[in-house]
Amino acid sequence: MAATILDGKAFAAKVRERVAGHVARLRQDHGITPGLAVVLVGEDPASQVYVRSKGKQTGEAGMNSYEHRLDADTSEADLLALIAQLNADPEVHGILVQLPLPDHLDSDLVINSIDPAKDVDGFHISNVGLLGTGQKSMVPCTPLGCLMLLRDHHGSLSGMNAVVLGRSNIVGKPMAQLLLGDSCTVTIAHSRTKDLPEVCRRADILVAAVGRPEMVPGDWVKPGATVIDVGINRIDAGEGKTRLVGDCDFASCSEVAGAITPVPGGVGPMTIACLLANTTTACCRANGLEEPADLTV
Ligand SMILES: NC(=O)C1=CN([C@@H]2O[C@H](COP(=O)(O)OP(=O)(O)OC[C@H]3O[C@@H](n4cnc5c(N)ncnc54)[C@H](OP(=O)(O)O)[C@@H]3O)[C@@H](O)[C@H]2O)C=CC1
Ligand SMILES: Nc1nc(=O)c2c([nH]1)NC[C@@H]1CN(c3ccc(C(=O)N[C@@H](CCC(=O)O)C(=O)O)cc3)C=[N+]21
Repeated sequence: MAATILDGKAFAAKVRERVAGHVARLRQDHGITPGLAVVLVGEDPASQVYVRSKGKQTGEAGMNSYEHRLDADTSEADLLALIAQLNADPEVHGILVQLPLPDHLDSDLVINSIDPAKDVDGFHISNVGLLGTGQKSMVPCTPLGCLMLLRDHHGSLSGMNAVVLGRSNIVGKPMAQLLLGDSCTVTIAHSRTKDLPEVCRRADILVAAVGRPEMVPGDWVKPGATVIDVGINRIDAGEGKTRLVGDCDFASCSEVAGAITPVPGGVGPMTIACLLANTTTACCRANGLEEPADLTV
């Protein structure tokens, strides 16, 4: 039996429509336009794609987009000065510093210099702490997008066994927090996990965020489970071409799973939609306005 495809591209378009509605109202009723500043240091090709689609979709939602491209050898002092300027700018409601940063920059220091109220990635220690203690925060975009897809498909996730493959600060850990918040029984697996296939086979919900092309085969998937593939890996497709694949082997996993997200067209578009949603939420909070209930979880 073939799995249901969880169409992140279509779902993300709906989220962006909701965002655009709120943005139009903010402009009409309050004369405020949400603004998102993206800071890109150096020329990471994967980041370029993300930054490009983000800029386009920000404009389409009626929001202001500010791009700051800095040389790969930019000093930490110059980067911190730019962030201080964006923190102080009332037109900027969201700030995203594209990761990974070049090695000479301390990414923890840089991220923690962002005003937590403008930290639309949800990576600042203050937002991480708020999320971990179940308080209102900025929720990281990729895990937020995954949770939206899961809730839409399942309704309640209560009591389900969830396995998160990967323990990064940007995907694995916040994903596990959100699933725990929805009363899943959560296991976080990583490169030192013993008997990974067996751990994965216990999952009703399997979230793969490892960054290894097609690492998860179908026989690691419990029949009927929901597979959320966060991986974005560009691989050689021969004849000088490349293609995007996830961390799961889609062909075999979709034979066994009950539902699965494709790559591309799954989690990726949801991440960008949630970034716009978080920026709109941040804008409402900054202006003392009620924040939209349909932009978060
Ligand atoms: N769709 C989207 O919007 C986004 C997609 N991504 C994609 O998601 C993937 C993961 O990203 P990110 O979390 O930043 O990656 P990181 O490299 O920061 O983390 C990868 C995690 O996977 C674990 N891991 C690596 N190899 C193995 C293995 N062989 N077996 C078990 N665990 C392993 C690592 O374990 P350990 O900690 O032990 O080293 C680590 O915890 C990438 O493909 C990235 O491109 C990322 C962000 C957004
Ligand atoms: N501070 C920070 N925040 C991030 O959220 C962040 C980051 N840094 N660094 C890089 C990763 C990666 N990431 C992606 C988001 C969307 C797609 C996306 O939309 N992908 C499309 C395909 C795009 C294509 O065709 O290449 C899809 O999956 O359908 C991909 C990757 C966000 N990241």
